[in-house]
Amino acid sequence: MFSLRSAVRQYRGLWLPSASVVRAMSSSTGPTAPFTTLAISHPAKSVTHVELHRPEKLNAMNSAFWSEMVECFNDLAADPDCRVVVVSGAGRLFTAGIDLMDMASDVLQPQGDDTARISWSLRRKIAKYQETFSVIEKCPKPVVVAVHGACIGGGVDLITACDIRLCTQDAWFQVKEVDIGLAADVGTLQRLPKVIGSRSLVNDLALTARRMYADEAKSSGLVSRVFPDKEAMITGAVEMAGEIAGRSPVAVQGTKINLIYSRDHSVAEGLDYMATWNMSMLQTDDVIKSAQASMEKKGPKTVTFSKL
Ligand SMILES: CC/C=C\C=C\CC(=O)SCCNC(=O)CCNC(=O)[C@H](O)C(C)(C)COP(=O)(O)OP(=O)(O)OC[C@H]1O[C@@H](n2cnc3c(N)ncnc32)[C@H](O)[C@@H]1OP(=O)(O)O
Repeated sequence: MFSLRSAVRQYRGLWLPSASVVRAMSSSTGPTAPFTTLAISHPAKSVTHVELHRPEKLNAMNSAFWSEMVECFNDLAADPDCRVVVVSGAGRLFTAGIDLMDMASDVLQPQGDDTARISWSLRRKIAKYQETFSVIEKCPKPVVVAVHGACIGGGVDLITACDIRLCTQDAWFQVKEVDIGLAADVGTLQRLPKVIGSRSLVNDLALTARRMYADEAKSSGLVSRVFPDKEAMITGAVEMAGEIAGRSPVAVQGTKINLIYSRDHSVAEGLDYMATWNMSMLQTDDVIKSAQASMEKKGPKTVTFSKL
């Protein structure tokens, strides 16, 4: 059983797993080198599956994870063979959030000669952790996240940076940060209000740290589909990703980028950005090819689009 008291004792400097211990925890069918916390696979054409892979620690987010996500998503952003990403968790639940053993010393024992220097150092660290999930949003490829079991703390920060959220009937979500004495600082408080329409519900979840179960997650709009079990969900996620990956990457990536831009700007600013975007993107061959297929009553998936 996880004990917060023992975690606090350990992360006050008594125990920190070395890189070799972290590596030893990875099975051969586990993480994909050079990663130690992520398993990468390609379940369908142009679809990349990124699996959080520390099942023995319930995919708790250790220091390696925070860097590896950045490396992984920056690679995927630039990879023309990847058009859509599916994210899920290995083992019995999606993630237990920040690794309280591995990470807390970084935050609770900050280095620096005085308050100003400690504060600057902490600020840099928080900005670094924020980037771990902002890379998902900055990646122009749509990211579908599939949650089973539990999605706690940092898990909610992660999923709110994704484009499409799916879950299983047994899933629950918890903005857990107030329970461990901090205001969530890597995305939940900024993105969750943009995902869920009800400000009252966001406040309720973030201030009470209560669990929200799948049915409420669906009715509130946090997830768009609920599946009976993990297998059905992963199949559904990969099918959905395949549908998106079969369409023009110019259209798909332009849609993601403009939806995010519009979320953060006025309608007038969004329209202006869109006009500037499409003054070049409308010149793509993909429009001609897709329109022709449509006229011939063929689906967009019958068209071959050049790599982007
Ligand atoms: C700059 C800051 C950036 C981000 C901040 C994010 C904030 C957060 O993420 S807040 C949320 C932190 N997470 C938690 O508080 C959850 C803690 N875990 C639990 O409450 C329970 O483990 C559980 C998820 C409810 C599951 O319980 P159970 O089914 O009984 O499993 P356990 O035996 O407790 O756990 C199995 C195994 O995993 C280890 N573990 C679980 N959670 C964490 C964790 N968050 N950090 C580190 N390790 C964790 C647990 O110790 C067990 O390991 P053993 O080696 O088997 O003992």
